[in-house]
Amino acid sequence: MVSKLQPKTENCFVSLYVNNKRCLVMYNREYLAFEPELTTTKTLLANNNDRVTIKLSDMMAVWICSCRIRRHKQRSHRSSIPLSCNCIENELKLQTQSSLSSSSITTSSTMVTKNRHESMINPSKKQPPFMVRIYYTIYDLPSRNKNGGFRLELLTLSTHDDDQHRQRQSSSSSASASMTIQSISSNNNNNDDDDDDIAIHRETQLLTEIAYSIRTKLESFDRPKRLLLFINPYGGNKKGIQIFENKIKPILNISCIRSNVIITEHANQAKEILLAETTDLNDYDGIICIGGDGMFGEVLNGVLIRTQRENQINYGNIDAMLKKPALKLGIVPAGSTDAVVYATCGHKDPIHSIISIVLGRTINIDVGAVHNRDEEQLIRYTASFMGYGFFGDTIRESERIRWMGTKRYDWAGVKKFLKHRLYSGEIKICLEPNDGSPKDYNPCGINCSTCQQAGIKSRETLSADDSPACISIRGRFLAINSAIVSGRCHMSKYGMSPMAHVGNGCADLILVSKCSRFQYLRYLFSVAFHTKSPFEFDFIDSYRVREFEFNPIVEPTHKRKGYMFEKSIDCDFFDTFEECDYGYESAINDEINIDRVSKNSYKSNIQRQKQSNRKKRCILSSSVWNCDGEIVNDPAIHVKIHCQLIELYAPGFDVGRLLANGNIRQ
Ligand SMILES: Nc1ncnc2c1ncn2[C@@H]1O[C@H](COP(=O)(O)OP(=O)(O)OP(=O)(O)O)[C@@H](O)[C@H]1O
Repeated sequence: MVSKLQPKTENCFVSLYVNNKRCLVMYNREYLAFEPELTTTKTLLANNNDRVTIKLSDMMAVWICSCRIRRHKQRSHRSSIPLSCNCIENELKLQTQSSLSSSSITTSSTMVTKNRHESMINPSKKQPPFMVRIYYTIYDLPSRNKNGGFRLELLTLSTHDDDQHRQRQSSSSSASASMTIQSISSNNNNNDDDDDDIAIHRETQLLTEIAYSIRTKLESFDRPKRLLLFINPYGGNKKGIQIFENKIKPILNISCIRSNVIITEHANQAKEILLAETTDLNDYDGIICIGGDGMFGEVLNGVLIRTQRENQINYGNIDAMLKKPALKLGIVPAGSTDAVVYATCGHKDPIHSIISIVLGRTINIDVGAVHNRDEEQLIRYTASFMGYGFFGDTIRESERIRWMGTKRYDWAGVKKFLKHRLYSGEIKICLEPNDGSPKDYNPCGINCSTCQQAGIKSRETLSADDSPACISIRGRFLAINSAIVSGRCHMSKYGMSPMAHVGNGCADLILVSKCSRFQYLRYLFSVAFHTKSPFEFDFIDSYRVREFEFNPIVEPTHKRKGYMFEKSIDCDFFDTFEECDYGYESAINDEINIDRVSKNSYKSNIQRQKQSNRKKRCILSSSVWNCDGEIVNDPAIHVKIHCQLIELYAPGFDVGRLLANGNIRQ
């Protein structure tokens, strides 16, 4: 019987004892090896004589294995032989929930015990075959006692089909298993070295009891039990469904997480479903999207708006205190840019993301509320990047050529780079000295102290010292970029603002003013390859802001509503507003002087210039905002950052790994 079972606290290493001997641990070797604590584990695994210990909190699930062991005379012999085992059997039920979507699948898993040589599970003939095969790799060590003690070191379990398994085996033996079980057998009570060994337990009941105990402990952790999943089948390389079937579903099943899967049929469907009153979200612990930043934006907006409505909060008002949703969100990357995943996980790997979800690892991230400047209306919520000018024009162009796939961004970017268009505008920002600057060397990573302090502060009342200073900047800009997260992605080594924090309650605002094409190219290179710090150029200004407002400067006779300049000078943004043109003298020299001029003289001034200079007329038009890869047509906006408004399933950015890739320039 189980004499001592000690999965102590969440932070302790797993030490399970049967008759005072450790007997069984299980974890995801391939992917958890990315975690810093387990880097050494990977090394240990290479050495047959070493033991592997892992944190209980790193365990995804417990499976039961009972084994017949074949002894090998040869020392340190390795073989791959199938053994009888107990395994998880999955039940898949097809449920059509017309209220949600026509393609809604519910999966559930139950643990059963069966003795088989190899277990293949094909839950339903109607479903595409989902197989779980179990493979064992045995490291047979020399027996150390007369009674023929033996030790079973490693059992590898693969959730892939035969071909995939063989491919993985041949490509890299260390990466052959997606799951690893260590089971130590052989007992030699007379041998002092054998402290960690145990007697082999063939009795299923005993192992069931052990597994049950571990599972009970794991269930007490704050991990999701039921998830709502949205898949965008058209995001990125259109591999959303494939990623779900091949990588996500098996891990959800292993971890006994029930999921409701909705494959979207059109843009905005996820948001509509989340906002529909008929959709009951109470059953879920979290909402996961399989897609890119745009798809995550849909889910984010749906969940946030729903939460505010349920709590009768007037979210149209920019100053409203927003309520944090109870539901946690998660992203499995299947888009083109996936900037939020890069910033919160460190890389773009669907399996790594789903493991964070399964283990219930979360971080709190900031959200920007984008409001219409004139009408006090919410336009949308954003969690990563906003860009006006160059990036606004690029996204507008790229949407027209979506058929080009992910290459569309490169093509549109080159086109807009050659145009090299300047846009006039006035930006009003709030600066708080304690927030620091985007230029400060302070990378945001796992357990980031800056974000932790900001989280505590945002819950407390702000003191008088915290009241921000507000300034106004007018000029002509090639681009105005706002980064809530660093913006790191496959196109940019460290992102637009490498030191941006995911939860400091601020956005990094980067203003690119007038410069030559060559200079701008150098700047874009520095963002993409980090050849030098992107903030070193004299035409770049950067600010860390909690709030900002932008008004384009366009001709007052412009037909479209809300873009007339006289509205923007009648500003009510902050009472304590200081006007400031610093750093922009050269840029505003040929700018129309609009300060405190009468409406008529301003009009005639503009018209004079319009007739005399065609180029200037171009300057006086406006761009659009690129908001998380989506177009916001209204250029006059007000953005407020809400500190840590969302709890996201993610492990946090491993700064150590980032620094190992090369220095981030200050
Ligand atoms: N079934 C669908 N058909 C067409 N569009 C969809 C569908 N489902 C979602 N969308 C929309 O597709 C847009 C882009 O999706 P997504 O963000 O997943 O991919 P992406 O744009 O390639 O990646 P990224 O945003 O990371 O660059 C989203 O704005 C979303 O609203």
